[in-house]
Amino acid sequence: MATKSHTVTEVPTNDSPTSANLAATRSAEHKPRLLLMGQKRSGKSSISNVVFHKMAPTETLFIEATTAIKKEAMHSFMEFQVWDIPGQIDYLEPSFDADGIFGGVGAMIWVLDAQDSYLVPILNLVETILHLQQTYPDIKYAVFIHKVDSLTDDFRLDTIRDINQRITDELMDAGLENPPVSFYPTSIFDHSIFEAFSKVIQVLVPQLPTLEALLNTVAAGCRMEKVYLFDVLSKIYIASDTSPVDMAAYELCSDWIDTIVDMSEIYAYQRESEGAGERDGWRQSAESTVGGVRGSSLYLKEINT
Ligand SMILES: Nc1nc2c(ncn2[C@@H]2O[C@H](COP(=O)(O)OP(=O)(O)OP(=O)(O)O)[C@@H](O)[C@H]2O)c(=O)[nH]1
Repeated sequence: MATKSHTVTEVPTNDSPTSANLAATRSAEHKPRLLLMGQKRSGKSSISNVVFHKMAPTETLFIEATTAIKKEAMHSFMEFQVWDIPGQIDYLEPSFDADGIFGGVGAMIWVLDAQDSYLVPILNLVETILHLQQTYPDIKYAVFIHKVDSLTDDFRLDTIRDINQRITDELMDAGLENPPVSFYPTSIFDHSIFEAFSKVIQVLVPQLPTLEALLNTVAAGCRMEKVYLFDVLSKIYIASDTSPVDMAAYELCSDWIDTIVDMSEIYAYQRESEGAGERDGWRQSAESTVGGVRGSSLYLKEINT
């Protein structure tokens, strides 16, 4: 696992996008960008808060509507930004500085509330993709079919299939062959949101094939069933070896990271670095092995970048 930190800034939406606000921040915005978009109340801020700020899912009930574009700068193996775009912004309006928002975007996550009527949001999404494809053909799209926890098992599968089919059909009817869209059923009440976010982030990691090859070597060399490279705070995994992802193993690792981080905060001590010339430096890095957890053994090693 790897440590990271993040910072948050806000841009009021009532400012013109050509205003000093955007101009001032633009120089620092060459990092790959990930947009969170969707209808009002679809769950964008909840996702951002649960994944990046460890907010308890039940606390999201009290989140107020977002009125400003919220920017999170993530510092990890790679640096990237997550922008939460308020549902009420009309970004297709001609006066809107689209380049300030969409230029440099690596991936867009469209959050679709699966427990609400989704026909209009689907049309909005399709319109947005078609509009952006002309100018920014490299953007990848991920649809989070969100709040699936509130659907019954049967209804959930039907809903996921229906949404997937409608969006794909609409895009193909509009002439977009092989639309660059992937679909993820998500909920903030389980690990699905972390798993989905991991997959989207991985699209932005240029070193992914190298990392996967290295993790394959670790898995083979240490006879490990599955190896993940996690971001500690968000519990997003940046890469894993190329064997199929096992959701149960991912959840186990994710819960174990939580436990270790909590215990480290209480009991960790500072160790003097053993490296020559680093005697004055201090190094903190967690390491843990545990056996017999649902028939598995877990090994965790923190890497500081
Ligand atoms: N059942 C369920 N409710 C969720 C989930 N995610 C978010 N919610 C709820 O959805 C409501 C709206 O969430 P927000 O995060 O404020 O939505 P938003 O998209 O940021 O809304 P705007 O700021 O208006 O754009 C809140 O009451 C959340 O508790 C989920 O996975 N399942």
